Amino acid sequence: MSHSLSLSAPILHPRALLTPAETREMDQAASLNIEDLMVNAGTMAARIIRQNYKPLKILVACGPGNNGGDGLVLASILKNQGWPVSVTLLKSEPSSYLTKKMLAKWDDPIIPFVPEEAKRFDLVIDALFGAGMNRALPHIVEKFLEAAKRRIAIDLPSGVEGETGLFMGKVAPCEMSICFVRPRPAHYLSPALKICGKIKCADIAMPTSALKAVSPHIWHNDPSLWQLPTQHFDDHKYKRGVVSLVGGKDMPGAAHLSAAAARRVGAGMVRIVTSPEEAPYYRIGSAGLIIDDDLDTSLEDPRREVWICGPGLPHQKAGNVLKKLLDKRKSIIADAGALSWAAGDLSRLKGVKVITPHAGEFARLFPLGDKTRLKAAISAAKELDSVIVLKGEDTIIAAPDGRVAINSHASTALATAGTGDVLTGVIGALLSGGMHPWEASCAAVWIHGQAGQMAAKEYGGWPLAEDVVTFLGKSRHVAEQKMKKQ
Ligand SMILES: NC(=O)C1=CN([C@@H]2O[C@H](COP(=O)(O)OP(=O)(O)OC[C@H]3O[C@@H](n4cnc5c(N)ncnc54)[C@H](OP(=O)(O)O)[C@@H]3O)[C@@H](O)[C@H]2O)[C@@H](O)CC1
Ligand SMILES: Nc1ncnc2c1ncn2[C@@H]1O[C@H](COP(=O)(O)OP(=O)(O)O)[C@@H](O)[C@H]1O
Ligand SMILES: [K+]
Repeated sequence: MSHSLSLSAPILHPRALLTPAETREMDQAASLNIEDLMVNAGTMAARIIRQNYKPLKILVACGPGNNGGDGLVLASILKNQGWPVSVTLLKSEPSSYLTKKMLAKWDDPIIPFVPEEAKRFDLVIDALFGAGMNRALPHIVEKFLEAAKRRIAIDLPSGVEGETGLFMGKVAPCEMSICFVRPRPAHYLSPALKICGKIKCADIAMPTSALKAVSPHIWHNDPSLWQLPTQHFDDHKYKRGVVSLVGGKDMPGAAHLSAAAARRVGAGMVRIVTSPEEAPYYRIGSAGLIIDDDLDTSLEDPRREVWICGPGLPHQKAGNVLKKLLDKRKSIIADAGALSWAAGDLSRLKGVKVITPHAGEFARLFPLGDKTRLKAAISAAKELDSVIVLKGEDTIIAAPDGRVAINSHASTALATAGTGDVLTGVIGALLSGGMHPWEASCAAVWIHGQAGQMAAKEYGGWPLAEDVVTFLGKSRHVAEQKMKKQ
């Protein structure tokens, strides 16, 4: 069964992500149980380590707050299981009373907190800072963690800011991050995404009343967030959805890639509108693609509701087309040329359903200022009243109502020209199938990422944008299978 995001308690969705502020709120609501929760966190972390490692010489590095307390609990458990475990403390006197209490139960000698000691162990558990990290990482912590041969993080690698994924100092990569209740946005956002290693999230029996005290608005993108339209026996091409694109003179490839992607992922009909001069060239292409040569006539057809504007269009032409599409109140996905046309004058995009900027296009539309990418995407979606698909290795999909999905289901193989046009086509097809713009965008980004992974596997890691297109049908099928399992 799929979990609807309209639940009165979005935290109950398994893909919800918790910011440090939300974690604090939740912990306050669970304050009567907080000691049990720390014991559960340490116990679950010890269990995950035992499941994934054979006994090895471990040094648990504990900080002054509750992150350190989790570390002390797990150190005691592993020691009682016969593992060779030692503890080191950043501060001999922890500031958290619970951590003090856990420290009182540790009766082995404490190892000095120096890089030379970190080097002596097979593995260092970083229980120094987690959600309470609020300023730059002390230099001694940077040196200490850097000296370790291998690292596992409790909650987050120390120095990672939990909401934004930014580094507050020099952060050492971990091979695993063990977090509790729900992961944090940082686990899936660049640059932290690269250094968190495998993410293992443990249930620590947080009381339901405390869970319901928070209302997260950020999710990790996966098929539990959306529902794809299914095939019906009485389907016909118009019912499945029609996608229209406007193709220009100089870069017909971009429109062709978007069109092919929309067809491959299941649109009922895809049509490229161009001029009478260019139409013959466009017609030398796929047999199932329809080429029109007059925009005004095409706009009159009420069955042609979804339009892609921008791929392969120079910005002035994209602007002229966009004005007409807006005038006719079409459902518009604006990309490439249309975004360049609106740079510096956002009002030109008012009324579009979805925009799909890469980092450069986004910065020209919404100067970042002191905002992070996550916060900038959220406020941009509100300001424009459109879904923003901020593309990259950690694509952020923000809705005007404040919902955000972070996608990490992708492949570096997508870093090649034309894959953005492919994504736009996929969004168009899903929108024309009747999906809500935010859900269509989330699903499209996931399916595109899946196709990137499949194409990379098929082509030794180096597929073309065209190769990604060929895997879209199979990728949609993978998403459908995953949806069924929920
Ligand atoms: N619901 C859950 O998920 C549960 C989570 N749990 C665990 O709790 C952890 C959060 O614990 P936490 O709030 O005590 O914060 P934590 O990260 O230990 O650090 C706070 C201390 O560090 C200090 N400090 C901060 N930054 C610093 C810096 N750069 N350099 C130097 N000092 C710095 C700060 O100092 P202050 O600002 O007070 O001066 C304060 O003393 C969470 O990550 C998880 O592991 C479980 O136990 C139970 C349920
Ligand atoms: N390193 C990467 N990891 C994952 N996805 C990536 C990476 N680099 C690019 N992509 C994806 O590839 C696509 C590139 O889009 P874009 O830059 O607009 O390309 P183009 O305009 O050439 O079609 C986006 O969907 C982006 O998220
Ligand atoms: K940590």
